[in-house]
Amino acid sequence: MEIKTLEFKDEKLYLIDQRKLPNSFEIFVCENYTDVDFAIKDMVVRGAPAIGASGAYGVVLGAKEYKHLDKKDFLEKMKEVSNTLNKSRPTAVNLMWGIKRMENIIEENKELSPVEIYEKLKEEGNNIAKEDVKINKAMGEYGNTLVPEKATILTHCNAGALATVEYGTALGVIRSAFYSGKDIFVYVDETRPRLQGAKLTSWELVKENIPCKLISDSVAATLIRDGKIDLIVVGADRIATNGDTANKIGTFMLSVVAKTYNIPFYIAAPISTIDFNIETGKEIVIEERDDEEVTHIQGVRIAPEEIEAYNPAFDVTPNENITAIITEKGIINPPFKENILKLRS
Ligand SMILES: CSC[C@H]1O[C@H](OP(=O)(O)O)[C@H](O)[C@@H]1O
Repeated sequence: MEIKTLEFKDEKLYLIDQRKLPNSFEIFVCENYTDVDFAIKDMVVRGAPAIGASGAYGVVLGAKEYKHLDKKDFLEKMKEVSNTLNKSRPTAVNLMWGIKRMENIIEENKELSPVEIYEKLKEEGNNIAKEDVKINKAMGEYGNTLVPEKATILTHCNAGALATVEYGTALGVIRSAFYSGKDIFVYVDETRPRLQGAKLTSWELVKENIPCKLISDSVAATLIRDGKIDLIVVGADRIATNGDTANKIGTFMLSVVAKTYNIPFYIAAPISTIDFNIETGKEIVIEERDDEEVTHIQGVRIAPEEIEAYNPAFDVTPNENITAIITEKGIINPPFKENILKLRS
């Protein structure tokens, strides 16, 4: 069962509207790059690789809109398009990585006409999407080597097919273990406040009959303490060259408990999530989102009007809490800095 999170066809970008899952399956259609900017900001589409591919297709839609201009005006407008999309969400480096790949295409083909550049950009957007699926399946296979024949796995947020073009990163490891015949069981953190675990990971796993249970975030520590969890695997939004990793808020806390009880704690992420320009997690910008995400659930107020909320969307797990980083090129073990820098192409 394939979940195609996004698809570019008929000169439009089609996105599963993840704000509506699991109660309704709806498609959000992006006709222009500002639609993509909105879709990323409002988390119609979310998850580092998925917003990387969507941002790239946003550049394609910008080129569609401006390809009638003369070259000079076209190139100027395309800079505006990249700048707008780059600012849609600050933490997941895949967004900037996807847009940079499109900027490189424009630079490499700047002698061509705007219409010809548009065609090249469409090709590159499709390359990014196709590559992502292959990357996730390769990552899943490497990650599966770390999963015992019988294992109870805990995961946080959604690092599944819905966070990528298809198949997922952390859930890609879980899928690979399940489809290879291993006897696995998954505990799914609901993941306050946006509830990606409850709404999205649960939806993915039950659709494929992967044995699982949903827990509130605060249950995880007791399960870990009581020896009920064999390993933890989560996604990532930005990895520093020393291995410090930004991921959904609550990940850091999980890593502390995992370390305390000596449970393997894995990050599953493509190489495109590594930011080779930063040395430590201290340099990662953490997105802060609206108070309403904390004070409301499904639009219903759950806290008094007088109270404000603090709503960081991510936190940073220090590399010393991470057992290994699973990538499409293999498993990165400590010393992370030495082994990550070897991957810089
Ligand atoms: C495979 S990357 C998934 C990563 O992205 C999620 O954040 P968000 O839902 O806010 O885009 C979360 O950090 C996941 O681990």
